[in-house]
Amino acid sequence: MVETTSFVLGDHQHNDNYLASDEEIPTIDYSLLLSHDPYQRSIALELLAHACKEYGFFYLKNHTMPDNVLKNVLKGISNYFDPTTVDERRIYYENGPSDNVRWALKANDGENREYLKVVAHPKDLAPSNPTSLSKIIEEYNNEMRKIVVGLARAMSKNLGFDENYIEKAFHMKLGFDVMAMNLYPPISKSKSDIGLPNHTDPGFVITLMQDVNGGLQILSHKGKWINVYIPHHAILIQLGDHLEILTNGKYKSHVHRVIVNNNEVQRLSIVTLHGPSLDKFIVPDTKFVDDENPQNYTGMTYKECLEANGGNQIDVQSSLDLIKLVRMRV
Ligand SMILES: O=C(O)CCC(=O)C(=O)O
Ligand SMILES: [Fe+2]
Repeated sequence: MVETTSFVLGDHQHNDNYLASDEEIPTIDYSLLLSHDPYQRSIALELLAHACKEYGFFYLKNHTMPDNVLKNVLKGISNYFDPTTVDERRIYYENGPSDNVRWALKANDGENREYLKVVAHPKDLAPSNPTSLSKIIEEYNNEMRKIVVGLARAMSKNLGFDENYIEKAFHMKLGFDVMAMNLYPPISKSKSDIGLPNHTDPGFVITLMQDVNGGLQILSHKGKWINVYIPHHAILIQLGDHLEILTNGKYKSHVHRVIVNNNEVQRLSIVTLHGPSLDKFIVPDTKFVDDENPQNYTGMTYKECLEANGGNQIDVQSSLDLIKLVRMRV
């Protein structure tokens, strides 16, 4: 079983097919989005609108994630991925569909990472195992959710709605959050250059924090691969497929991947897909549909979207291609 072997000494050929440019990625100051000074706030909102429309991803600084919460989660996960206890983790490999935990160790040509995925919200779906992690994951996600709600309010205003618009459209109180904790090996222990192949992610936004930078690349609007170097303490925000659907493509999600060919040390990332509630039907808002902008996507519940590729909820694969309406040009 390829997926459950250990990372072994890499023997692949290095190649430069995965070069990306160091183009600047916008940085948004979270504290200014919430500023009581209307002038500061309006400038921050404008920068956010630009980042959402022209990029679809940005760094978020001066946010409210407490240092100790981030430290605890990085330390807890790093301990969890102890290579000497790998066998204890196999119980989460291809679990039953209702066990909201997934673990795998991928060491092959197309993917090199160890990961643990858990449902982090709503609480009644979140697993109590692994016990060593459930508390710190809960704490981290509670803090991250506050930040995500702040972003939802700012984006709602930018889209011309009242500030609760996105929270309601996605029924965020019961939002389905999946947390993926990824450990990428250094290139010396990787089977190929690829940590994680090209994909987009479902949901409203995807938040990412990490221990060190290394190998995440995003395909820009203009079709150029860009290296991601998250400033210390910042959060990478990527817009998800369901914000793209809701806005009928005004705000887009982006293909991204992880390339490990320059990584001398291992890297840990904590990625959370903040989704709508499972039963929420997501379809382009009529506000974004007119003669010039015909409806680009069909509607589906979030649950149907997550399961559309034959997986189940925790496999969280994008189904954007399946629900795009293909139009004949006349
Ligand atoms: O680890 C990273 O840098 C990206 C991971 C990712 O894209 C994902 O888990 O969906
Ligand atoms: Fe991703």
